[in-house]
Amino acid sequence: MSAVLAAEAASAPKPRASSSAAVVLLGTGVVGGAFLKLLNTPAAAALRLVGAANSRRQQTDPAQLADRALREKLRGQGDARDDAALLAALDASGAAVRVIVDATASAPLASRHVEWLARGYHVVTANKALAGGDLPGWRALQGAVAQGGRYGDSATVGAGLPVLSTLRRLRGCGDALLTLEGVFSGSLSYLFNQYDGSRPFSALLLEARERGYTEPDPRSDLSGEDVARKLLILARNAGFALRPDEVEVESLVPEPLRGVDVDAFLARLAELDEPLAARHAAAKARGGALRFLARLNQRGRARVGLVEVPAGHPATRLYGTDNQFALTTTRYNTQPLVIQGPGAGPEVTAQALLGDVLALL
Ligand SMILES: NC(=O)C1=CN([C@@H]2O[C@H](COP(=O)(O)OP(=O)(O)OC[C@H]3O[C@@H](n4cnc5c(N)ncnc54)[C@H](O)[C@@H]3O)[C@@H](O)[C@H]2O)C=CC1
Ligand SMILES: N[C@@H](CC=O)C(=O)O
Repeated sequence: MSAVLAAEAASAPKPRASSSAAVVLLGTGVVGGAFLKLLNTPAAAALRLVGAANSRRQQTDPAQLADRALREKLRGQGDARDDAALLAALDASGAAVRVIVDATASAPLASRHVEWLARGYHVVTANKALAGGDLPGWRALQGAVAQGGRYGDSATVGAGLPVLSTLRRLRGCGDALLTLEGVFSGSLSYLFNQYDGSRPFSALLLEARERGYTEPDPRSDLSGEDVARKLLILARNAGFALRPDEVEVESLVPEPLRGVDVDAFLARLAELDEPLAARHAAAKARGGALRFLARLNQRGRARVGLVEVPAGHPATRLYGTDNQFALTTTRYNTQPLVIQGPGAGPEVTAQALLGDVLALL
C-alpha cells in the first residue's frame, strides 16, 4: 500500500467502538438487495441485521440472516410475515440503537412509521408513501420527529443526492425557498435523455426496469405520481404545507392501461409508443426536446409533467439517470443553487440508506 493510501485508510472515519445498531430490513427487492450487500462491507461493521422480510416471508434466525443467499432464500423459505416478531427481534438484540429500514413501496407499511418512531425505533426509509402522501400523515411524522424520533429520508429524493439535507440546512439558516425546478425522476430522466425515436419508448422502459430504476409498478413513474411525491417531500421540507391534490400531474400512461394489473400493463407496453413518438417528432421539428419536469413556484403552485424545452435548456444537459434540482432561495436569488447527479439505481439508493443508518450511531 502506498504511503498516501495508507494515510487515507488510517484517517477513514470509523464507527465509535461503543456504537452499534440492530437493524431490521423490510423489502429485499432491488434496493433492499443492494442494502444487504452493503451490510457485508466493512463500512457496516457496526450494524447487526436481526430481521429481514419481503412481502410474504421473514427471517429472524441469525444463521439464516448471515447467509449471503438470504434474499433468494426468503423467496421460498422463512416465517410468515409478522411485524411484531421483527420488532421483538429488535428488542431482544439489546442494542441501544434499533433501526427499521423500509426498502419497500408499501403504503400500509409507511403508515406505521409514526407508531414505530413513537415506540423508540429509528426509521430509515426509501419509501416515500408517508412523507410524500397525504398532509395528515406528513404532520403526524413531523410530530413524531419533534418528540425526538429520528427519520432517515435521504433515499426518498434524488436517491440520496444531498437535496433534503441542503434544503433543511438553508431553512435552518433562515433562507427561504422561493422556487424549485428540475428533473426529479431517475427513470424518466434515463428515458428522455435517450429517446430519439430510433428505438421504441417501451423498449427503453423495459431497459430502465431491468436496471432497477423504475418503481415496482413502472406506472408510478410514468404517471408522474413518484415525481409528485418527491415534489411534496421537498416542498413540505421547505415549509409549504402542500396537499397531493394541489400538485397538477400529467400522466404518460394511456387511459386503457391505468386500471389493469402490472403484468397486463407490461404485456401492453407498446401502447405507449405511438403517442410519445408523435410528441417527440413535434418537439424535434420545432428544435426542442422532451423532458419530464417538476416545478414549484413562489405562490406554491406545483406541476409535474412532460415539457417541450428548447435546445440548451439545463435539463437537456443530463445523462443517464441524472436528477437536477434547481433551488432559488432568498439568498440564492440571482442564480439557483443546483444539485445534480444520478437519481436512481440500487447501489446509490442503498448507500443513502446505509448513510442514514450510520448517522444514527
Ligand atoms: N429503485 C430505485 O432506484 C429507488 C427506489 N426507491 C424506493 O425504494 C423502494 C423499493 O424499491 P425497489 O427495491 O426498486 O422495489 P422492489 O419491487 O424491487 O422491492 C420491493 C420489496 O418490498 C417488498 N415488500 C412489499 N411489501 C412489503 C411488506 N409489507 N413487508 C415487507 N416487504 C414488503 C417486496 O417483496 C420486495 O422485496 C420504493 O419505495 C422506491 O420508491 C427510492 C430511491 C431510488
Ligand atoms: N423510480 C424512481 C426511483 C427513485 O426514487 C425514479 O425513477 O426516480
